[in-house]
Amino acid sequence: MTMTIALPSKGRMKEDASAILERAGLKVLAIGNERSYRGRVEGRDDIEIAYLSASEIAREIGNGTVDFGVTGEDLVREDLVDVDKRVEFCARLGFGHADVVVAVPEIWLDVDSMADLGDVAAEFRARHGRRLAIATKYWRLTQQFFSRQHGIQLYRIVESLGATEGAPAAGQADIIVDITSTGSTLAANHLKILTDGVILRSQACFIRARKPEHEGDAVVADIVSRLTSAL
Ligand SMILES: Nc1ncnc2c1ncn2[C@@H]1O[C@H](COP(=O)(O)OP(=O)(O)OP(=O)(O)O)[C@@H](O)[C@H]1O
Ligand SMILES: O=P(O)(O)OC[C@H]1O[C@H](OP(=O)(O)OP(=O)(O)O)[C@H](O)[C@@H]1O
Repeated sequence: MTMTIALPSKGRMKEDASAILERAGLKVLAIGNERSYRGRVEGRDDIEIAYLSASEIAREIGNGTVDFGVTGEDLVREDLVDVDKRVEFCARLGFGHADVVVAVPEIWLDVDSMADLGDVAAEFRARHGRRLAIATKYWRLTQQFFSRQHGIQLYRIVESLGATEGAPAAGQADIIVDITSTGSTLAANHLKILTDGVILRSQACFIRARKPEHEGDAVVADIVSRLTSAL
């Protein structure tokens, strides 16, 4: 059967994703010009390449329109319900590292842990007349972490699509959930990560859509074994 592998068409994972396929013996070639959104693999008529953005890859794997993909674990876990039923994480690829974290203003001297934050959330309405506001684009991960893992229910999520770290200083939210790699954006915005505030340690992954027709398919087995042995 012909299998489609989705690769990032732009952004920080693009080059490393193609390089890892090449190391696995799957050399990606463009079809047409540089702006084309399809590619092929040298010597393999049974594999197609689809170029999509990192977050589209998570979604397309979720609905099964592509068979394999390279994208960040954070995007997959944020975008998909029942992720482990729908997606197999075949390999962690060793690039694209970023932590999804809970960060609060540095001046909150008494708040270092999620338990401390739970106390703040509980008192917040009485003190300020409204719920604790969290700026994030990671709705699902935030709700799972706060409500299910830490039993914190009194908060409100403020959707942030960019410059999330600036939201507390701008008065749009009290705290944030966002990704960090070097930590410099958090520091520049006078935010600190809670001691147990790492929600997910993310990196680029090679993932597969769990589909019944993949069972016993030789191309699927070949792709998975090449990728896992290339690392
Ligand atoms: N410093 C960082 N900032 C943002 N994302 C990072 C960082 N380091 C690694 N990543 C990871 O990169 C992935 C997002 O990649 P990128 O920002 O290149 O995508 P994109 O092209 O903007 O995609 P989309 O437009 O779909 O969001 C995420 O999985 C994220 O965890
Ligand atoms: O911990 P650091 O190394 O400072 O990195 C974290 C920052 O990098 C990313 O933003 P970026 O400027 O790359 O833009 P993006 O959100 O559009 O990807 C991310 O959204 C954080 O704001």
